[in-house]
Amino acid sequence: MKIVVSGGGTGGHIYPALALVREIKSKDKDSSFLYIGTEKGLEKEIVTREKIPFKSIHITGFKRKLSFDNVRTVARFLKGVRESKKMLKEFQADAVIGTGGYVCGPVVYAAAKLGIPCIVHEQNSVPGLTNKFLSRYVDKVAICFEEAKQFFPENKTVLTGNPRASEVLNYKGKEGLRKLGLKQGVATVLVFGGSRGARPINEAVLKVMSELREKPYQVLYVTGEVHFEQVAREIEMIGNPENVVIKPYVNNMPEILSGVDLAVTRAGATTLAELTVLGIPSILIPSPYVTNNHQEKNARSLSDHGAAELVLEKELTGSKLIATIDSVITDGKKLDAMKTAARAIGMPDAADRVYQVIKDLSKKN
Ligand SMILES: CC(=O)N[C@H]1[C@@H](OP(=O)(O)OP(=O)(O)OC[C@H]2O[C@@H](n3ccc(=O)[nH]c3=O)[C@H](O)[C@@H]2O)O[C@H](CO)[C@@H](O)[C@@H]1O
Repeated sequence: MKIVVSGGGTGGHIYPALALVREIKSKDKDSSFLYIGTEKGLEKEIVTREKIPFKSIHITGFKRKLSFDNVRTVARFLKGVRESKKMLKEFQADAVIGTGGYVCGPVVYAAAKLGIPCIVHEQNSVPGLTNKFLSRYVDKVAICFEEAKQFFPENKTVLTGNPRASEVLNYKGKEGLRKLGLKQGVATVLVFGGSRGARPINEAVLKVMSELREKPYQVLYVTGEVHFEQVAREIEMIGNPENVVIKPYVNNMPEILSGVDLAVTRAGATTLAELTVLGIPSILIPSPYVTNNHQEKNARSLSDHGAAELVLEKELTGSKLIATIDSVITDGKKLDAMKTAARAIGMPDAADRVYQVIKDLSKKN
């Protein structure tokens, strides 16, 4: 099968696409791939590192308010559709998969217009504009939360889960943590603000950095690439506690997650798929700056079942953060109950489920 994958902007749309590529490769040795993204998103670097052929189009998102920029965006969309059609024809794509972000708009739309079987994968409980628009044209919509069903045509929607969940299950043990300089046999808290980092989380962590020194656990603190320099400057003044390892970004997150006891993070849907399938308890601080506040809805689907503690950004302070971490990590019973609750939500066979949807579609054509 010749498959075109498109999705981008942030890690939450890219990693599910890559996990799916790996799943298809493992089941269909003759499969080949083309990834269509943008030059600006995180996808160019991440996808090229994986040695998957990458081509780009230029596209921006629609503004929700009336704006002249939207006229430009329509023009870019139409140009993107023309470019995508050319790429899809040249590559002779058998199927096209969009995993979210502006870029998959023109690519998946072009596929539908050319009559190439196509699907979109929606990671969130509340979909973004692009996937809602595309759902009218695609053959199938793969979703990860039951709650997302109501936003899409009923006859096209299939609950599959997030392929990245299946992928992280391939990793075991604490070797990833050891490679980053963390100790064996000590409880580990991973703190990160999604794929791009989050300033409010960084500010809260910096406020309690000195207090962390006294704690019986160690912390892997991932700042986000763009925030790293600023954090490093502040750490120079505060001092870096021995039990805190600070990194701008980690490229081997699955290897890291397998050794983590508690995660403190935003509530991006791909992160949540990883945490639940691995049974990792979490403290979730949803980003309030996303479409329809979807991260809070994502987060509540875990906290309502006892798999996570929810801290709203407006309530976030250094002392609230450290008190919440302590209340979970030092209470073995609570930790175990959260693990079990998280695992019950996880969808380990998601990658295979999405693969089956694609296979069935390409058989019909
Ligand atoms: C601001 C914004 O619009 N965020 C959206 C974006 O978030 P974002 O890109 O942050 O998405 P997620 O939190 O869902 O996923 C982040 C991914 O990056 C990985 N990772 C993260 C940090 C790191 O150092 N290394 C690393 O590999 C994580 O393991 C995970 O696989 O896409 C998600 C999935 O559609 C949405 O739910 C989020 O609302």
